[in-house]
Formats: sequence, C-alpha cells, structure tokens
Amino acid sequence: MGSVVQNFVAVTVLGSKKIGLDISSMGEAPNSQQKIVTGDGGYVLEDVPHLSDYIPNLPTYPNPVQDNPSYSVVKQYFVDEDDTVAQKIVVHKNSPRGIHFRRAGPRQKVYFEPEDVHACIVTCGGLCPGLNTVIREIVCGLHYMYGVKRVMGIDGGYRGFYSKNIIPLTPKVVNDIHKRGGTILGTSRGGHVTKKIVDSIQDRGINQVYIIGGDGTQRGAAVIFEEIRRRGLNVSVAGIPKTIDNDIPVIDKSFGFDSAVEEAQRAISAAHVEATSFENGIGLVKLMGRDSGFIAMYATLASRDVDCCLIPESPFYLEGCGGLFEYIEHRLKENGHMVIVIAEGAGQELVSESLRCTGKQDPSGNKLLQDVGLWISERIKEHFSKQKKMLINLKYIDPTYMIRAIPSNASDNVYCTLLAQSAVHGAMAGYTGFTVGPVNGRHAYIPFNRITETQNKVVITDRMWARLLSSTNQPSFLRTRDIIKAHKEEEPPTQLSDDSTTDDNLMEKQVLC
Ligand SMILES: Nc1ncnc2c1ncn2[C@@H]1O[C@H](COP(=O)(O)OP(=O)(O)O)[C@@H](O)[C@H]1O
Ligand SMILES: O=P(O)(O)OC[C@H]1O[C@](O)(COP(=O)(O)O)[C@@H](O)[C@@H]1O
Ligand SMILES: [Mg+2]
Repeated sequence: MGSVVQNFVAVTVLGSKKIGLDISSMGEAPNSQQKIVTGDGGYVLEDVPHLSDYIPNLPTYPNPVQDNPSYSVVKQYFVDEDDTVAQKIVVHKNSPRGIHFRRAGPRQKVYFEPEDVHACIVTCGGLCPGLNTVIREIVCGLHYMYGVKRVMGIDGGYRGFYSKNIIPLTPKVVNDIHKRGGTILGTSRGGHVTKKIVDSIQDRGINQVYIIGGDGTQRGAAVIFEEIRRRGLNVSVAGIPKTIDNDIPVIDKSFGFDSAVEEAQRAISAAHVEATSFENGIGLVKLMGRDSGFIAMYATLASRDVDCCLIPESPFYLEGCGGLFEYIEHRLKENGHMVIVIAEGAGQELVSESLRCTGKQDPSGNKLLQDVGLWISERIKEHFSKQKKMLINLKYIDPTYMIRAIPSNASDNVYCTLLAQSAVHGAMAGYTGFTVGPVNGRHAYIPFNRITETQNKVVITDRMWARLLSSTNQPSFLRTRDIIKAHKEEEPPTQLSDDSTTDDNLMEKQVLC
C-alpha cells in the first residue's frame, strides 16, 4: 500500500497511490509545489504539474494525431497514462523501486483545440548545436501532428518577450534552419523580468510557451510557470534543456553535446599535427566546460591522441613530484610530442592565485572565468625556458566558439526531433512546468526543480574517469587526502558516467613519488 511522503500534503487518493504536494522549501522558486506519488515497493513518481491542478473543469478533446495517416498506422501510438520511467535501472534484488518520472509522448486526450493554440518559442543562454533543429521540430510538430497554425518566435531570449517584436514561425520559415548553427531567434543572457514576461504572455494570448535553454533558463522557466499558475492562466510552460557542457542533471545527455565532441576532434587533430611536426611539440586545446568537463573527457576518449586531459572536477598542480610539468617533461622525453586538452573551468583556483581575481559575472549571474588556456600556455613556456633543459614548441588552439556555432550532427538532429515532439505532446496534453529529456533512453517529463537543483558533473571516482586516465596514462594528480575527500563528496553516478571504483582500488592507483 502506498503512502504519502512526509512533508507532502495529500490532495487526491487514486487506488493504492496517493498524490501529494510538497510544501517544503524549493530553492529559488519558493512557491513551487512538488507532486509526489508513492506506490508499492518503494515506488515514487516525481510528477509534473498539470493545468487541471489549478484550473477546474477543463474540457478535453480527442487527440488529432489519431487521424493523421503517418501516425495512425502505429499500434499503441498513445502513451498509457500510467507509464513512468525509472531513474535508476541498475538495481539489486531488494532495492526499492525508487524514483520515476512521467513518460513523455502523445496522450489519447488533449487539453487544447488546435485552432485555439497560440504557441511561442524562446531560446536563452549560450549557443549550442541543435537549437535551430529544436525550433524547427516544435513548429513542424505542432503544425503537422496537431494542426496548430499560430506559432511565434520570441526575439533575443527572455528580454524579447517585452522589448522586441515577435517572429512568425511556419513550417516554410523553419524548413532549412536545422542546417545552420546558432538560433534563428537570437538569444541573450540576463533580462529575465518575470512580471513583464508573464504580462506579455497574457497580453498576447499565448497559451503554450516553449523555453529552450540551460540551467539558468530552466530556473527562469520555473519562475514564469509559478507566476502563470499564481494568475490562474491556462498556459502550458515546457522547458527543453540545452547546454553544450552537458551539465544538466537527470537526463542522459543534452543535445549538441555529441556534435561538440565530434567537432572538438578537428581541433585535437590539428593540435596533434602541430605537436608532431616540431621538436618537443606541445598542442594545447581549450574546450568548453564551465563547471563540468564532459566535452573534454569525451573528446579525449574519442581522439586517442591526447596525453593529458584537465577538467574542473579534478584538481591538478603544476610543480613538483606528480605535477603537470614533471609529466610533460617525461612525455616529451618518451614520445617527442604531446597533446593537452583543458576544459575552460579547469584549474580556476590556480589561475586566481596568480592573476588578480576579478569576481566578474555575466548578465545572467554566471561567474566570468579567466582564460585558463592562455594562462597555462604561459606557465608551461615559462617553466621550460627557465629550466633551460628542454626547448619546447607550444601551440595553443581555442576552438570554443567555432565548436559552439556548428549545426547539429545527424544523431543530434534525431535527438532534437524527439525532444521537440515530446515537449509538444506534453503541452498539448495539458502538462506544464516540466522539462523534457531522456532518462535511461526513454523520454520523460521532469519537474523543473529536479533539473535546476544540482549540476551534472564528471565523477572522478567513476570508472569513466579511470578509463580516461588509463587511455592518456596521465597522473591522476590526486593525493591520498584528495581521494578520501572525493569519495566523501561522491555523488550518485550520472547517466553519462559509470559505477564507482572502490576506495581500495583508488588508493593503489595514487602516484608514488
Ligand atoms: N535564477 C534565475 N531566475 C530567473 N531567470 C534566470 C535565473 N538564472 C538565469 N536566468 C535567466 O535565464 C537566461 C539564461 O541563463 P544563462 O545562465 O545565461 O544560460 P543557460 O540557461 O544556458 O544556463 C537569462 O536570460 C537569465 O537572466
Ligand atoms: O561567452 P558566452 O556566450 O558567455 O558563453 C560562454 C559559456 O557558455 C557555455 O558554453 C555554456 O553556456 P550555457 O550555460 O548557456 O549553456 C560555457 O561552456 C561557456 O563558459
Ligand atoms: Mg548555464
């Protein structure tokens, strides 16, 4: 028999399941109410809000997709109302069933008549390959699956709601945009004024809002949803997670990540060519990754030309035994050249120690980072010129904005299509206040708070990082105390990471000087 989790107010009882609203504090969106359903065997559904939660007696309509020749041939096209997706799929015999999310997809009944829908799409934050594909597929999904004709683009991110003109979007307008990088709608940081945004939504009669963006954007979307609910508006808010850094938790990975890793290969290959063409050549490539080193890690693993990968999650040091300089010297003596990949957020504490730390932020409140690529290039050159033992040739490549500006690759295009269609199905079915994304390969509707409360990071006590260390043969730069600290802080494995190694294994691996 299910039960209501403590701190949750029961509002409905369905068979053995109970639905509760969490009224405890929820970070930056204090009015948020979490919908939790518990069931037998430790089953927990972290559900997403629905328009009918706060607007009574909403009419429903048969889903027009059932009359669409492309889709009507598919048996069981509609998702069962009770389908949910498990967050954890590696379990033991006696494990509780754990957390689940509502499965994404088309429902038998929809909460909007297609001719009544007035949808808008906005893109916020940094660029990422695939933004245009998601825009295209939302427009085409609404149009071809549901017969929705009124879709508009918000120009230039959140501030575009109240300071710019709208961009009408039709299948014709968006037909070719997936072949272009960037976003045809423009994007920006900062400018989130909730009241003005929701006023604009209300004034324009918009009833579906599709918000494409990263962690900051999803925080903004959560606040917009709260305000819409407070005003009792029949407006569905759907978030589509975007971040090239892949730092959004819960979902398997974010769109554009694969494209970025693929494009990074070109920079790494160039660095390798440069490095191998000069005596003691060092090719240094800086890749994106403000707080999470996924691009650097995956690009390194894919390339096999990289001798050292430095990421924000794994502290390193330059001088002395087991340090970077020692490793460079050893590798150059051994192989005559080397390639280093560094994520932009790596070693920031070292950079701040030696440069005057400005503490500046971008308009969204993200910390502005020092250029670690330039800094480390200078330090390496300085070290070897002082030592006079070895003449080195270092070439620094910063391809970050070139990578971010490419169109998405084929697999990201397919992924973007699924994301966009899942978002459209969710909004049409009356769900709101959700982010869509794959969890263990199945698309699901995830409450905003789950996406914004933490960041996805490389877990350096996972097997994936061990694989990287073994592929580059670089030192782990970890001292015993760091290993113990890392294990204490260890987060549950993310979908892109792997199981943890044991304490004992790691202890054996530390560098002995
Ligand atoms: N806590 C927040 N509340 C409301 N809006 C936010 C919040 N954090 C960021 N935003 C807005 O979200 C947008 C994008 O955020 P940003 O951090 O630049 O990029 P990303 O969404 O890619 O992380 C900006 O317009 C910013 O003002
Ligand atoms: O120079 P900008 O546009 O501020 O972007 C730089 C940042 O954007 C990112 O690509 C990620 O941005 P988002 O948070 O918008 O996804 C970081 O890796 C990088 O630090
Ligand atoms: Mg961000």
